[in-house]
This record gives sequence, structure tokens and C-alpha cells, in this order.
Amino acid sequence: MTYQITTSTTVSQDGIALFDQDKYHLQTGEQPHTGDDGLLIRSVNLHDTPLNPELLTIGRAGVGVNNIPLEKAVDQGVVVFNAPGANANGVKELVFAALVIGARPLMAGNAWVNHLKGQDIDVQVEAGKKAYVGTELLGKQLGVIGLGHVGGRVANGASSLAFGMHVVGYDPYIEVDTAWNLSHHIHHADTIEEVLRDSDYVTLHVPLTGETKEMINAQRIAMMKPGSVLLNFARDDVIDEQAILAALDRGQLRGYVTDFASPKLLHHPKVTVFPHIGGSTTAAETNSAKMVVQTMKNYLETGNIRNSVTFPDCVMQFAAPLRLTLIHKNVPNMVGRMTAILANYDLNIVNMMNRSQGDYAYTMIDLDHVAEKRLQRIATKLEQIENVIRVRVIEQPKR
Ligand SMILES: NC(=O)C1=CN([C@@H]2O[C@H](COP(=O)(O)OP(=O)(O)OC[C@H]3O[C@@H](n4cnc5c(N)ncnc54)[C@H](O)[C@@H]3O)[C@@H](O)[C@H]2O)C=CC1
Ligand SMILES: O=C(O)C(=O)COP(=O)(O)O
Repeated sequence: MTYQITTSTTVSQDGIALFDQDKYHLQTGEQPHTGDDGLLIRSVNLHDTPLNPELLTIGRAGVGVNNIPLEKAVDQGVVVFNAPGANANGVKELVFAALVIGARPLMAGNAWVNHLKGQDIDVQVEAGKKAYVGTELLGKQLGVIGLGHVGGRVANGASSLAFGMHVVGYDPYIEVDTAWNLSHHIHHADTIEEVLRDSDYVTLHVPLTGETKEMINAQRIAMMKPGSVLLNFARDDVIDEQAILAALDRGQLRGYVTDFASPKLLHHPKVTVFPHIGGSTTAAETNSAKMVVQTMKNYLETGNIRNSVTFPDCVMQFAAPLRLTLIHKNVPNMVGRMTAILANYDLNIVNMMNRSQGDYAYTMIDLDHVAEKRLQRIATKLEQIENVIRVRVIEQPKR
């Protein structure tokens, strides 16, 4: 069995190299080609891209999946994977640079010094440097909104002795493991307003969802401490840009440091913009690509699901030579209807697993050997069950 995969040129070769040449046929591109089993991408926008009917999986070598039409994908039986935490350290380190940039006029000072001319640069520097006096982070309050892989690391680092900031975090959906890894110095706020009201710096680390879209709007900015600095390394749409610009003009915000460019932000004296490079370190790119390629391969070769954004983890050791996997709607009696068909064919189920998330579910059924033609008939019968989206037949991988 050979799988056809299209990979974006921006994905690290260290990850792409994990696709074994004898099992995978690779081509490059940003969109799925006809006949593709898998698509491996970073931030390219797929919302207006048709997904070919054979497509089995999309891998996102990174974290944010707002560029992928998740509902359309799952409805077509495409399992979407990302690489949780794989680039978090890279983003965290850039956020610390951004905090210092928010505290001191580093970019302006650098631009000024680069334009000096003449032999007496040292004299000009000493005379002019008083224009670039800044502030310090020590003892200031940092509000962290979203305490996941990135936000948790930022919160822990800022509250450490090295930075000595007072950190207040807000995350109503925090996972238990993440919460355990947070320093006890971090104060947990019950509302976003509590974070905004008293923080000198506020940093955003939430995914872009319907709920977080423009979560920092005019009303919320009005609650922020006058003269505070906002950092956005999450996504452009989690803030209302007009409201930010107005707050910068009236001095409510002292600065805005972001990884997301737009025409109105470029060259603004109180804004520092980076070209979406939070995850652009060699380590982050390699980690993300390797993690997502492993999960895509595992899914294609065994049907096992780990780190999918559209399905819960569903992992089962092969207990028999054949495996059926079914993506279906999460409605009553689906498993009953599947097993009734298998019973009609007098087949013994060796092992089985069913997991659901929201409106969709995934079932894996291990079976003893069945003759090829009979197996195809069974797969067709299963496909015909109402609310079944995709059926795959996978042979136990040879060791
Ligand atoms: N600038 C860049 O290059 C990068 C940007 N990102 C962005 O940062 C986001 C976060 O990344 P990770 O920390 O790795 O993701 P993560 O999934 O580990 O953490 C996100 C956290 O946000 C929390 N959250 C969700 N909705 C919330 C809400 N309404 N209010 C407060 N908290 C909420 C979740 O509970 C979770 O703990 C990504 O979704 C992506 O958009 C991530 C990596 C690189
Ligand atoms: O992982 C993320 O969410 C990022 O924003 C990084 O995006 P990129 O892979 O650099 O296009």
C-alpha cells in the first residue's frame, strides 16, 4: 500500500523525511491534489480549498488550526492533526523579547543608532541616548490570557526570579496537567476583567475560535490599566484592531507588540510588528513537523488517532490481522448497526473501540482474516449505514 501525500514547502524537511520512501509518494504544494491521502501544511488558508474526496488526513505542523475548515473536513471523513506544544518554547522566547520591547524603546533606539553618520558616533550616542530611556519588568504585573502550552510557559518564566513579575492568569478551560505545571506564584483570575484591570502588560495565548474572536474589544480595552502594554502572539482576529489603534492614540495603551501584520499597524510609532515568526525557530519547526508526521503515519497505517483536533484519542493495539475503522455521526445505535452487519456475516469481533467528540465519533473493529471479496462486501454494507461517513479497511502492519 502506497500513500500519496502533498507537503507544503514551508514544512521542515526533518519531519517530511519521516515518511518512508517505500510507503509514501510525496509531492509539494499548499493544497491537496486529486488522489491525495494526506496533506501536510503550516498556516496556509484552506477555507476556500476543495478537499479531494479520497483525502484521509490533514496535518498541521504547528498549533493554530483556524486556517483549516474543521467542520467541512470532519464531514468529509478527514482527520485533522496538529502538534500541540511542539513550538511553544519558540513562541515563549519571542514573547519575552516582546515584553522587553514593550518596556524599553529598543526598536526606536536601534533605528536611530543605525542612521548616525561620522567618526564621532560614540559622542553622538552619549548625547542622544536620553531619548531612549525605558522601564523595567521587575515587580510589574503581567496578565496572561490562555494558560496552555505557550501561556503556561510565559506565565512560569515571567514569575520566576529571572523576571520577577507578578503574574495573573485567566483560562476557564485549563487542562488538569497544564494546571499542575503552573508555578504556585501565579494568581488565577476568575474573570478576564480581573486580569485587564490591574496588569501593566497583558499577553494573549488563546486559540482563535468563535468565542475568542475580538475578545479584546473597545469595551475591554477601556477596563485596562492606563498606560499598559498589550502583546498578541495568538492571532490577529482575537483583537479589534480599530479599538487598539484608538486606545494607542489616546494613551490608554502605551504599546502594542504583535506577530500579526496589517497595513494600519506597520510604521505606527507605538506598535512593534513581527512577521508571524513565533514558531519560526529551527527547533520549533523540526519538532512540529516530526510530531505531526508521526501522528499522520500512525493514523494512515494503523487507524489509531492521537492529537487530532477533531477526534478524541483512539488508540488500540492490533489484536487481529484486519481492522475496520469508521468515522460516523455521534447518534444513537451506530455501534449496534455495525455489529449487526458483522453478525450477519458470522464474523467474530476480536477487539473494538468507540470514541466520540461533539457531533462525530470514531469506531475501530479488529477482525480475524476475511476473504478479500467478502471483506469488500462488508465494507460496502457498513458504508451504507445512515450517518456513516467513511469506512477504511487496514491490514495489520508487518513488523
Ligand atoms: N505566533 C505564532 O507563531 C504562534 C501562535 N500560536 C497561537 O497561540 C495559540 C495558543 O497556542 P498554545 O498555547 O500552544 O495552545 P494550547 O491549546 O496549548 O493553549 C490554549 C489555551 O487557551 C485556553 N483558552 C481557550 N479559550 C479560552 C478563552 N476564551 N479564554 C481564556 N483561555 C482560553 C485553552 O484552555 C488553552 O489552555 C494557538 O492556538 C495559536 O493561535 C501558537 C504557536 C505559534
Ligand atoms: O503554530 C501556530 O499556531 C503558529 O501560528 C505558527 O504558524 P506557522 O507554522 O509558523 O505558520
